[in-house]
Amino acid sequence: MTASLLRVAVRRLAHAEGLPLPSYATSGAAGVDLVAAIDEDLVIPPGRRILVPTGLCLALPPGYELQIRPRSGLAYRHGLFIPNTPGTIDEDYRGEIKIILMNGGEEEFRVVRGMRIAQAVLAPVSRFQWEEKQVLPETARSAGGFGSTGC
Ligand SMILES: O=c1ccn([C@H]2C[C@H](O)[C@@H](COP(=O)(O)OP(=O)(O)OP(=O)(O)O)O2)c(=O)[nH]1
Ligand SMILES: [Mg+2]
Repeated sequence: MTASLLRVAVRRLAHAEGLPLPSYATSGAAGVDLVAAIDEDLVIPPGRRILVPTGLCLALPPGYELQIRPRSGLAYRHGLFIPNTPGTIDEDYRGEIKIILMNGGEEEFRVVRGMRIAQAVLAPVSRFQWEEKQVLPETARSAGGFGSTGC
């Protein structure tokens, strides 16, 4: 059914040569797995973060963003997370996609070339314009929040 899929223009930078383009791991996967386009291993000490290049530049379809999300296996097994998740790749961004990886585990974590470090989900964007008012429509919740309905 690839004929019905949206097409995303991708440019592979030199350091991504030989690496696979991000792909869906299963037929129903929501995200494609992004791999580290590094020549030498990168080590993340506990509590530290690094920027991992993917070697990919994109042109997203109009009206879409790409969300960068962590992989649960890495989060569970190694405490690895992405502090800006979901990372936002703007439709008009043409630079290299990079992933902020943070080590929240107790051991150092080694990133090797080709490792699947994150996943990317294509999502439609709803843009809006402000309509400024003096009074807003009333609701039962009103200004209640932050646990106002109980635990
Ligand atoms: O995990 C990420 C998040 C963002 N970006 C790139 C694509 C995105 O379009 C651009 C800007 O991201 P964002 O708007 O989140 O960052 P900012 O701090 O607001 O930077 P800017 O002022 O450039 O918008 O950086 C990445 O490569 N990886
Ligand atoms: Mg921004």
